[in-house]
Amino acid sequence: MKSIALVAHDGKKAELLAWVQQHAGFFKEKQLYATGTTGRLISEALQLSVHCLASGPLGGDQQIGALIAEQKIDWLVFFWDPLSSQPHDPDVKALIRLAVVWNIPVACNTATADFIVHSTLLQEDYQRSVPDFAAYLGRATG
Ligand SMILES: O=C(CO)COP(=O)(O)O
Repeated sequence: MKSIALVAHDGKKAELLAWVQQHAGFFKEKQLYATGTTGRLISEALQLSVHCLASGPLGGDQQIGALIAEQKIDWLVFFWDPLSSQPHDPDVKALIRLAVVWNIPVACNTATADFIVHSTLLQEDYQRSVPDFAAYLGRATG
């Protein structure tokens, strides 16, 4: 889970910022992409390096979709706003569609996003510990 795309609609930006801040340590080691305004807010508020694409309504969602199709994104965090309509709704739908087509995890709320962070940390821990365990087994069985 090295490369993560972060996107939030205006009504969800504060929630995304707070959530990224809560997991700041996790995000420091990741390659981050974001739609324009979301990315600018994250990089300014949290001093994280973010590849900022165009703003969502100006094509940013489509750019992230293209990166997914090029298999450059491992995980999409997309806090879309279920309580407001978006002028670029077809782009929003297309982005979510491509994430499903390419079978990457998509988190649309903090509950799911937390789940994926915890699962990723466990997986990374496991991958770090398995070589030691294999070496131990090799020694133990001669
Ligand atoms: O509109 C968006 C996603 O559909 C987000 O775009 P911004 O990050 O530029 O606000």
